[in-house]
Amino acid sequence: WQLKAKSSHGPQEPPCLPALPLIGSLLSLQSPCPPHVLFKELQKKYGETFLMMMGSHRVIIVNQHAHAKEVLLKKGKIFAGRPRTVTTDILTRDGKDIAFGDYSATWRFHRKIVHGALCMFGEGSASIERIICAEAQSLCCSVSEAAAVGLALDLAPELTRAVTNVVCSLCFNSSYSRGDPEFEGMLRYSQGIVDTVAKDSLVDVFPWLQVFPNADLRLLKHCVAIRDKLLQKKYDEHKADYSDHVQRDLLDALLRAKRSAENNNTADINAESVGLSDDHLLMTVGDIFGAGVETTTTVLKWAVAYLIHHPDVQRRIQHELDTKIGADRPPRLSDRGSLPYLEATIREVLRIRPVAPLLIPHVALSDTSIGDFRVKKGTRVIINLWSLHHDEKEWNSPELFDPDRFLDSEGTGLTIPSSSYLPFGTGIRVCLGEALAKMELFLFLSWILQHFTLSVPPDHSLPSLEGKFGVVLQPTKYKVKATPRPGWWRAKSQTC
Ligand code: HEM
Repeated sequence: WQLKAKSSHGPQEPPCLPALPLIGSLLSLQSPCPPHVLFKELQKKYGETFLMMMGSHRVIIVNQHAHAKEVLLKKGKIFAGRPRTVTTDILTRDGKDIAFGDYSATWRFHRKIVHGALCMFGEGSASIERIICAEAQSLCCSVSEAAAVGLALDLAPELTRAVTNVVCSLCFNSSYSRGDPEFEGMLRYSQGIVDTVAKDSLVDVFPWLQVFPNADLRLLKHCVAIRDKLLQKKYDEHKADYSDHVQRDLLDALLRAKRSAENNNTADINAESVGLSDDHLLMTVGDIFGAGVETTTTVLKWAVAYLIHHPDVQRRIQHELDTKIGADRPPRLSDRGSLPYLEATIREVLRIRPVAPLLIPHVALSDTSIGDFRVKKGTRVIINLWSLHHDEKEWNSPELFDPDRFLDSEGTGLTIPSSSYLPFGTGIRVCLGEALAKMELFLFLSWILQHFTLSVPPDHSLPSLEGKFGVVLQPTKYKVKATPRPGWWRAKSQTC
């Protein structure tokens, strides 16, 4: 009967959570669990793809990979929209960035320029390797100072500094030393933004609530104002000594693209049609900071937490490092191919604790469908990566941390054992920094593990693996004991 109904009436509405006027499905979402875990639970009752109402917005939750790929790849262009929300509009001057900007000619042009610039300063050149290694070296020196006096260490601030400096070098050709007031200010405002933006807070669901005093919105506006002042300063400095002949960094590349669009030199596009304003350039750089720092730092923090829980995994990576690299030189990007177990461990960390468990919401730009379900134009679509990465049909014991699942049967080559694995998304909106992030994860972790063994400090408990959900899924604070490894002393003379 169902089949008959489908063929006579076309695609069906997805099953919908109970919804009331005005508040929508809010009552079904009351739960102590974070949203990605709740959505995974709700699929038992409503099916893998279901609909809910957030205020007046229709939101489809996708919990399985075939539908996820249909949204992201097969119908990527149709689902390439982003929702406008109160908090992201404040952050991005009404969507003039890449991550939260809606799909348009301007957006496409921006993504193309930034992608090109990232390739030039990232994958395509040795300079990014030099930048990351310099930060890895500085990180190892700081850790070794603390280790020498037997301190229990919170690695988070040093990891954040290292990753922020990589992004600073990339965007502005500059970096910060520890304690720099500008840098400390940047950390403070970043935290304020992370704490307040895009958390599906009530004002994003019910925009009219903005008329009431709201402490989160006040904090967000304050932090964005500080960020904008800093970005404007860097932008003015770059404009002042810009030359068409030298491209020092991403900001130069953006300026050059803007100028050439204004002079109508670009073959396929002109400034009028793409509207490449100063705001767009500033927000794009803000995006790279926003999307590039918190994510990568968080993965590093998860990796260290899991390595402390699994000393056997740590020993196996160190054995691989000792046999393939030794202690006389630090790891290089060209070693990636010969360290499969480390790469498999990084993949497993990205699977078991995806930092963006719900990706960024997508929006259907026209009436369409997902599988047999009808999707109306304007519907928001949330891909629940958490469900994909913990799907029992796709992964053996998904809750188990097991890097071996990413190695082939000989244990020497890398594989991806299920298509239910999308830590960086895929398609038109795939993460722009995937290649950069992978380089950073590899170099930072290999440097750290070549030099130190990480464990729980005496009188401390193991890090919690549960996580705290905000813009990204973060581990709660924990401390580590870093023991210098034999051989580190030989390498030390070359590093600190
Ligand atoms: C391990 C670190 C990272 C992870 C796991 C990660 C993951 C993701 C994910 C899941 C998305 C959303 C895809 C979607 O909505 O379909 C995304 C978007 C994005 N990421 Fe990353 N990311 C990481 C690091 C970075 C870095 C280092 C940069 C910058 C250089 C970056 C820049 C972006 C941008 C600009 C977007 C928006 C793309 C768009 O909307 O078109 N990310 N990332």
